[in-house]
Amino acid sequence: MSDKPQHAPAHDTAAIELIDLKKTYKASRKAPAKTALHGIDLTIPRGSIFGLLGPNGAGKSTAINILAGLVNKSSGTARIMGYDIERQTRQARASIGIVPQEIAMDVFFTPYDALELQAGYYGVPKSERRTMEILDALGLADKRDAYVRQLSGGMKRRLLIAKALVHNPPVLILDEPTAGVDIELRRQLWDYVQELHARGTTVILTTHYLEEAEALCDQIAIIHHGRIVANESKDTLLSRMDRRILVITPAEALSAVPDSLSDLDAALEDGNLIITYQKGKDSVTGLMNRVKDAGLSIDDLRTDQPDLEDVFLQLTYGSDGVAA
Ligand SMILES: Nc1ncnc2c1ncn2[C@@H]1O[C@H](COP(=O)(O)OP(=O)(O)OP(=O)(O)O)[C@@H](O)[C@H]1O
Repeated sequence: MSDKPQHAPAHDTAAIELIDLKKTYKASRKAPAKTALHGIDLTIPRGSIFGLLGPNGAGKSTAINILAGLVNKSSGTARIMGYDIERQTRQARASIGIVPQEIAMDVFFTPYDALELQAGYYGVPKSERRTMEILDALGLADKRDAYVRQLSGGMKRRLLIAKALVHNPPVLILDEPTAGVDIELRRQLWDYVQELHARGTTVILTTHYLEEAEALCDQIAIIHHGRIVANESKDTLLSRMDRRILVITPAEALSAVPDSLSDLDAALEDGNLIITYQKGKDSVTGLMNRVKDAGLSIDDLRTDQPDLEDVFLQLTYGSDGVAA
């Protein structure tokens, strides 16, 4: 079979293409059959830092494990850099590096040996190996000969990233890269992810930290109950949220929201009047006038922008705050 990708329009520009991808885990004695992916379509452009978000059990790991060749899809198509994971398995596998969530490593190897072994597994010729360069980039050069069991949790996590990079894959998937790591290490990992991206690697990350997706990702897909419920640029996603919050500190202490403002979505919190409004429907000036008309003078005021967390909750939770 040809090494060249089969023809389809997105191939030249897509790092990952999932077309009507379905996965149903078979029933076992303990559990009924479970459809984790209900035929998802997703194109991840080359050169992006892409966030795959979703609540627990949404299907993120299933999608990643299918790409990694750890889980068999039930139907549909998955391509990595244009290579079909089923028909061009070798090329597809060579195009992707996956940093798993779990730190499960052979503790008797040194970081240097672990990388050399991994390079051997991928068939990287000795002359093309970049073992020291990678260890250096991840701040592990001085630990090259330490036993893995002597490394700190953060160092082990960096070693996992290093292992995923030995074959120089154009696509890197990081599954919850900073879960449970301290802030300093998180920043270091973010810097390194950005550096890899700047060098041309397509980076895909799953994360529970919406702040992480907001800081790093240029495009975001949200998966919920095995379906893609959003897939757009971070900016578009954020601008879709038309809910705004106006926080007013009145000059005089209030004991209740004035009756004349009862038609607004207003509440009193720590002496501040919190008004939630719809951008486009209400204006800050209009609301300030309403507040003044209610006989209040305004001491201070600020508006809060929605963040990714608001968008996420809106898309994955019902308006009553219960998981949809
Ligand atoms: N091997 C399996 N056998 C049966 N069901 C499974 C299996 N793996 C996952 N599932 C189910 O498939 C659904 C999707 O799980 P998946 O692990 O893909 O979600 P996730 O989005 O990665 O969640 P998390 O953020 O918790 O890792 C869940 O309902 C899960 O219980």
